[in-house]
Amino acid sequence: ADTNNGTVPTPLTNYLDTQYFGEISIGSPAQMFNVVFDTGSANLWVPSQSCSPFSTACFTHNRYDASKSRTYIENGTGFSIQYASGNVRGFLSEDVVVVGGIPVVQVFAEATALSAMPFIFAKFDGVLGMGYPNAAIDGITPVFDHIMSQHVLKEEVFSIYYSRDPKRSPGGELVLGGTDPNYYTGSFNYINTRQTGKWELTMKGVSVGREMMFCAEGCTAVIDTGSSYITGPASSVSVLMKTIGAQLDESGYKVNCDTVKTLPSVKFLLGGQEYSLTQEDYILWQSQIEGEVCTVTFRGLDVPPPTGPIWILGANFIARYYTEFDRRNNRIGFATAV
Ligand SMILES: CCN(C(=O)c1cnc(C)nc1NCc1ccco1)[C@H]1CCCNC1
Repeated sequence: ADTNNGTVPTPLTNYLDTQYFGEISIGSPAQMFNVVFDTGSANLWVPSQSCSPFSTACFTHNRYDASKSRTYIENGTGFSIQYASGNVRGFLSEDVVVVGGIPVVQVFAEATALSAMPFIFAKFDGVLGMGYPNAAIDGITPVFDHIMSQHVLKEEVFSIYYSRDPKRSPGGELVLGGTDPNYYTGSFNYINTRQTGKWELTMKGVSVGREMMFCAEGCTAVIDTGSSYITGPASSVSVLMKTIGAQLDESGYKVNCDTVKTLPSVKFLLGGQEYSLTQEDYILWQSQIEGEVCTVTFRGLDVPPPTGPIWILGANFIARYYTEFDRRNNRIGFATAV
C-alpha cells in the first residue's frame, strides 16, 4: 500500500461517546466490517454467515461469507473468547484483511455464537485486537504484527484519538505507524509497559480532588481502547462513587445533573504524571424521555488474581489523553487531546 510517509490514518465513528469503531475489509471481493480497534484483546473476530439465526446479536450485524471470497483459506479450529461483559464462540478462517489500505493474510475467527449481552447493543460488527501476540488466543499472529513485518510503517507504533463530542467529525482516528498532530497538543509523556506483554502500566495512585484514595501501594492500569468506561476494583469504585454522591442503579452510577459542576477531578498517577479527569470527562450527560440523566463513566469490576486487581482506563480516559502505543519500545505515550 502506498502509505503517505509510512503512517496510515483510519477514521473512526463515535457512537454516543461509548463505542468507537472503524471500517476494515475481509476477503476478495472486499466484505466490509465495522470493528473496534481493541488494545484489551489480541484476536480478530467478525460474525459468520453460518451463525445461528437464533443468535440475534450475530444476525443483526454484517457477516463474513467464506463462499463469496476467492482468497478464503479454510482452517476450522475452534475459537472461544471470554470477556467480562460477554463471550464469543466460533471457528478460525484465513483470508486477506485490509486495514487502512494495508492488506495482510490473517487468521481470524468467524463468530457463530455471540452472547446477546452485550453484543445486541454493539453498533460494531466485530473486534480487531491490537494487543500483544502472547495475549492472542490459539497463538494466532495479530493483525498489527503482520503489518509490522511488512516494514511499511515509519515507526512500529499506533495511536488512537477518540472525539468527546458525538457531533464532531471524525468521531476518532487510528494512525498506524505514527501519531496525528491535529489531535493533540504539547509533548508526549511515555510510560514503559509492565513485562507482561500487555498494554498495561504500573499506576502509583488514584486521587479524588487532592486526596489519594486508592492504589497508593501501586496497582496495574490496563489501557483498553475497546472499553467504554473506567473500571476499578468494585470496593474502591463504590467508595469513589459515594464520595461524589453517585447512586448505583441497574444501568450504572448516576448523579443529579445539578451537582455535576461541583464534582471533584479524579486523578490517575502514571509514570510520575497526574492524569486528571474533570466532571466534563467522566460524566455522560444524556437527555432522555424522563429528563436529563447524568451517568458516571466508572464501573466496578473485580478481576481475579493473578491478573487483578486492576484498573481499566477506557474510552473516556483516551478521549482526554491522546494515546500512542509503542511496540518498538514497549511503552505508552499520552498527550493532551485537542
Ligand atoms: C469490545 C468488547 N469490550 C467492550 O468493552 C464492549 C462490549 N460490548 C459493547 C457493546 N461495547 C464494548 N466496547 C465499546 C467500545 C469501543 C471502543 C471503546 O469502547 C471489551 C472487552 C475486554 C477487552 N476490551 C474490549
